[in-house]
Amino acid sequence: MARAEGDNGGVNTLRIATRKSPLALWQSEHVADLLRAAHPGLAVELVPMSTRGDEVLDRSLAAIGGKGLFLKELELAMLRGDADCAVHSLKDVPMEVDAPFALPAFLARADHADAFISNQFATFDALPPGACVGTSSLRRQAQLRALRPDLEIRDLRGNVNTRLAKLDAGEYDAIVLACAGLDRLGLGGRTRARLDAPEWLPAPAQGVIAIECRGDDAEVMALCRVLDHAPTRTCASAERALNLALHGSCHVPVAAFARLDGDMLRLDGLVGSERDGRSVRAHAEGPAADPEVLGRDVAGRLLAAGAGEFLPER
Ligand SMILES: NCc1[nH]cc(CCC(=O)O)c1CC(=O)O
Repeated sequence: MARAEGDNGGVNTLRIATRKSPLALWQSEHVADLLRAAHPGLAVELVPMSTRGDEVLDRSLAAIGGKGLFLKELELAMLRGDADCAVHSLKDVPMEVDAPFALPAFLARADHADAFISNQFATFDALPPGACVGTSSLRRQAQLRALRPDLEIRDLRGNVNTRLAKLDAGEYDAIVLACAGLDRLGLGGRTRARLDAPEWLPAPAQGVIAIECRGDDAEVMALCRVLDHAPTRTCASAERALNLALHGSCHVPVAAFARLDGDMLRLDGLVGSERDGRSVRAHAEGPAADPEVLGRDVAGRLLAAGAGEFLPER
């Protein structure tokens, strides 16, 4: 925390490191507003910075080192003392954050679903044979291939606005994005169809915003923890445990979605082949008190169903 001595004994300012994309800035502003509301008198500032994941757009994320790239610079800023915490889309956060970092808050989940977006077509079913769909997500590609092996899938990277602009320029017949990102940017009207569970599964923790800070910074941990939403943490923990048990990374198409029903949790998982349209699915229910156990249970069921063949050698 930055402490500036003031008349009343000191003013505290919490500095949030954030990427500069419109979605990242929206999410960080949202967290800043929630923190100000939860802690009257607390000043909250954004520290926008660009990360390697944002700068390298010509190669696939997997090729340049995976999703952790979006976090590294923000973590370094916290280690240098230039920021107190960072805000992320939890689906972009590796399954294990390195010490000394911790994730004190998972915000209440927004829409978990993916969105089908097109200017001419209302659903996947309406696409003519051989139509071109844009997505660089291996998870979306795997589910798309299983659904419609005839479609042509082409890479599509960049931030949400860039991807929509490429669709509008006629480079694709349709694209797939997260509903949550569109909604946050006021672009929910672009969603033609929600692709929902259990038929179509999201990325583990899709739609969840997380705060990261140094686990040894008790003051910041306590300030952030008030934004933690227990039901969201339960669901996201099951989904992330499944992904971790499968050595999930963006090199492997893994999807997972957990839903709470009273004291019980239902978890659906999918692992797809990177090469062809094959995929395996599994689901199970378990006590909501043990989300990680359920995540490992469903991961085991996926392996028993043959998912090991799609995973990289260990
Ligand atoms: N991969 C980028 C990313 N990370 C988080 C979101 C959306 C917001 C969320 O899932 O919380 C997006 C955009 C997208 O997948 O369309």
